[in-house]
Amino acid sequence: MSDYVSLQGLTLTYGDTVAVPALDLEIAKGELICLLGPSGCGKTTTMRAIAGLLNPSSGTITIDGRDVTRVPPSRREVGLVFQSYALFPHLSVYDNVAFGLKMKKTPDLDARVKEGLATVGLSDFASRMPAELSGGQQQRVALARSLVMQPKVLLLDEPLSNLDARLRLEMRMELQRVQRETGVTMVFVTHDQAEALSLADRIIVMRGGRIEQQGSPEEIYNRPATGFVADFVGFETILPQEDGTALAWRPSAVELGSGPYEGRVQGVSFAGERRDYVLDTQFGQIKADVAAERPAHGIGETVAFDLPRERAVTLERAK
Ligand SMILES: Nc1ncnc2c1ncn2[C@@H]1O[C@H](COP(=O)(O)OP(=O)(O)OP(=O)(O)O)[C@@H](O)[C@H]1O
Repeated sequence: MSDYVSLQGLTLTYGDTVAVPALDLEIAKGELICLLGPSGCGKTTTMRAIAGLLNPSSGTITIDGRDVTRVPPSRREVGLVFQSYALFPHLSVYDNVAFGLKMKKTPDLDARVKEGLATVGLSDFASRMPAELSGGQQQRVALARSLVMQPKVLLLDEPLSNLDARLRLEMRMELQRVQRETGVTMVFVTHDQAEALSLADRIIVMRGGRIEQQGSPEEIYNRPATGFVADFVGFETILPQEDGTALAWRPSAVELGSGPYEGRVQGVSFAGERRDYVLDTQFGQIKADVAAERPAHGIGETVAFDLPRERAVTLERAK
């Protein structure tokens, strides 16, 4: 089913400000989609509307065939995990996970809590208090707390952004595993392209409340349609063409040391296997990175370079 969650003509406003104009989005059952985009593009606003925390000024939201547009949050069967874990500090891990089930007077509470803790790898931590857990563990508790409610959709709003880089990587894999095992439909919000590329089945790139492009991580990474998306996934050199299209190169696609053009080295930094250069050129600033074993060029040096046509991606437009 391709329309397990369906947003149709969803318009979301704050007073006179239209944050999201007439958004259409279909999400399949069991799909993990990432809403990706810079600050202010409407990601959180869209999530809040799916959760029922914000009433749309027009449009509809259906979940599993049911129109939930006017259904209150507690009856939408939607789970939410935010970047701040918002655990109850005075309740143990077990009781935090059990909380929602208790409110609903779920009969098989104990089994569900234990299963939820096992899913996130915290079976041995049931009696701990939140303050006795690391950030990553607290975020797992928050995840378990949502999962045990068996939501139809799990919304995750930048859930990893408070974690350090290593934990973030670990939690990404953890989230993928949880999704595989539970089959829960997930909508993940992030402004981090690497996070979206590694996690998503489908990435929705948002810009000014609209969908700029959507596709698999490979499509978004390799075939960005516009300069906006290209810039987001690491194409640093974007040159508009006369026909309105544009060509885009990643720093690794720029040929340094030979070619028809010349640039002055403005900056160079060693990045392990590669060396990153910033060149001042007739096209403006150009970033290039080359294998570190190649001869290094110093600041102020004039270096020949090429922008190979075969290594460029063609964009519909430069911006
Ligand atoms: N409570 C509010 N009142 C008025 N305008 C708001 C409010 N919340 C958000 N906005 C505006 O709505 C637009 C979308 O904001 P939103 O928070 O959805 O963006 P976002 O993509 O989630 O950004 P971030 O990554 O910073 O959270 C922005 O222009 C923002 O200024």
